[in-house]
Amino acid sequence: MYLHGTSTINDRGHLQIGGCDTTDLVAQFGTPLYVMDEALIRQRCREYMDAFRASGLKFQVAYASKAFCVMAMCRIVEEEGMSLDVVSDGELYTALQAGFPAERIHFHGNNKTPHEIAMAVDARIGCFVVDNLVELHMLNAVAGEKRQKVNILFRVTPGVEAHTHEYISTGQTDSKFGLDLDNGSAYQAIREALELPNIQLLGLHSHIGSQIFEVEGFKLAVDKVVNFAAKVRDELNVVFSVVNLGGGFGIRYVEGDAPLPVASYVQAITESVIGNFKKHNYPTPEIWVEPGRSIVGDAGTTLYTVGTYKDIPGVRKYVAVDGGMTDNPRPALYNSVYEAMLANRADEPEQEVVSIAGKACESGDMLIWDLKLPEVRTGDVLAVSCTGAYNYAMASNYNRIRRPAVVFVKDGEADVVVQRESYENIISNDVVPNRMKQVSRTTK
Ligand SMILES: Cc1ncc(COP(=O)(O)O)c(C=O)c1O
Ligand SMILES: N[C@@H](CCCC[NH3+])C(=O)O
Repeated sequence: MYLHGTSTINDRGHLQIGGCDTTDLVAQFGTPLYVMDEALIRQRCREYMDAFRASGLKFQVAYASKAFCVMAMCRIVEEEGMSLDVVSDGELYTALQAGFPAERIHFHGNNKTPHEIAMAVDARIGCFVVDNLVELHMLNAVAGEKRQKVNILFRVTPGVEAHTHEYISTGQTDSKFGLDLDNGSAYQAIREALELPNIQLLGLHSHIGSQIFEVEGFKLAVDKVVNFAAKVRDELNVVFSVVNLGGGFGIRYVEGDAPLPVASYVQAITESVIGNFKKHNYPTPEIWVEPGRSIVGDAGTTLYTVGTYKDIPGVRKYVAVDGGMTDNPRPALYNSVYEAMLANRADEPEQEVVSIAGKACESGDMLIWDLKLPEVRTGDVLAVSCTGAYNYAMASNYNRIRRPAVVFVKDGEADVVVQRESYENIISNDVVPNRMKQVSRTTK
């Protein structure tokens, strides 16, 4: 397993992250456990901020909180001077409860409800990324009732298909997200926005997909967005002050994944923006981006305890762990691949090939196929790397499995940032109707 960030093998032969021996973390917090390397999260934040500062442009780096949204993470994002992208009332609520400055919050989503819009207008967030005309008019009405003028970007689909999994590529024309640049819908939306008294149109937003390794897609998107901006200026006399190029920068999950350094993505984007706007004699607008995965993805490691195993001679050996698709649905959803190691015997040679099964009642609940490990025994600790993004965030209670705790580790200290769910949490929203026999609830 590739060792990301502060991960090392210590002299006890154990995987250590953020100065904490993972076997001690297991003894203290139990498994499954998400372990987040705080120093690596902060390093990634700084890589983005430093690269943009070096460009000399005005910018905002908005962490896409959908990747991993908890209050402690919002604190880090604020401390690092970044903005925050939310896509639901739940994410907005989390950010506001964490004391995140509302003016640095951007609200996304293709179907913001009237309640979500009202909540965000009341909070006076910095910007709405408007997805469609229905939303535009709803937002104008709500802002009017509340006597406010709200900043918006229009989400446009530039017709660029990023090289990524079909389910996570979003910039193409046939997408549930955004207004098409080519078929006139984005243009029409701008004309309508200009007539609306409570809407301040700042610019355009484009997001072409996720887990992208090259810069060509971004450059193509910039090219299309800038051409469109120039047409809008020439025909409607509107000059945009912001262009948001979304997120999607890839990370290394397994050998063969070849992400560019953060600075290279940023440099490619900023150079392309500067060059393209210059071509049109257009004042360079502020550049915003929204990285999620590349801020937190490789900072996360999930620790599991090995339970049962079985060898099907001539077929494969299944090794089952105490989590699975409920804490990491990505293999089942996207066929995503992961690396792993035995955290308690990290210095031992690999001796067998096994497949890691989750514990959910679902044949598709397989975390890793054909993984080389030392001979695995019940009670071993399996560490799966790169689980910081879209794991806790997409976790479920399928089979009423309790969601794991999350700890941040740094300089030998471990702090719980999300507690392990309790049995009481599991039934906390259940209601037994009066016409049924009432039972007294026990806790724990
Ligand atoms: C609009 C938008 N912005 C940002 C992101 C974050 O993407 P990533 O985590 O790949 O950086 C996404 C998710 O793909 C998104 O849909
Ligand atoms: N949830 C996806 C990517 C997010 C797409 C968001 N637009 C993943 O786990 O890779």
